[in-house]
Amino acid sequence: MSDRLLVLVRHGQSDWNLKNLFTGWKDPDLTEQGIAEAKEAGRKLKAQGLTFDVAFTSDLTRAQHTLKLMLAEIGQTGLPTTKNLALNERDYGDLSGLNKDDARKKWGEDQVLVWRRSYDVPPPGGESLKDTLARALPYYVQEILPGVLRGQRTLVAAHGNSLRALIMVLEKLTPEQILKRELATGVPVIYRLNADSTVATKVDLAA
Ligand SMILES: O=C(O)[C@H](O)COP(=O)(O)O
Repeated sequence: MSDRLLVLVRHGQSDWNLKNLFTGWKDPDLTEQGIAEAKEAGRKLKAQGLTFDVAFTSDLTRAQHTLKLMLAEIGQTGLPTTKNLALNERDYGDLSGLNKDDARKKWGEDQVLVWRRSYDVPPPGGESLKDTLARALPYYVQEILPGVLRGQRTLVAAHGNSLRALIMVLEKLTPEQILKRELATGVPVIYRLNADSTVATKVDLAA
């Protein structure tokens, strides 16, 4: 039986995560802590005995750097890797570069939570999770999933909200459920899929 392995990892802490700034399509690199988180993610995958046939990442440095560091830990630096902006973070529009606490003071906790975690309310000038899903899901279905179903062990390094969008579909979450779903930096989530592309098993390597 083929191993329909799909591992999703949010990038390690970025410079703007540390500064508590909305990032979106801006392109800060990892902090020292983010580098350590990415290496730790690679070590955890290695400890699980996992190796990969292909990798996917976004068009943004923090995800690419995370992938590179994980692959070095696993001993697979030459792994075929595809980069595509379909996996980029949600575009935070006019919020990009603003401090998240300042935004809460200006617009209120509830409004900022709706912009950050709701399914279909976009931040000003940016993408809702629904918009992010509308570009990430076709990419997943056309470029990532067929390989997974053929038994290509697949590693994806991307972003909090592009991965939340995919997780919403994989785990069949409702808009109410996705509101509460957080994704920690540098924590691999290991899925094994059934032949019909539904999730057979999920293991979250947190802690
Ligand atoms: O783009 C960002 O600011 C972060 O990567 C994700 O931010 P969030 O947790 O506020 O959605």
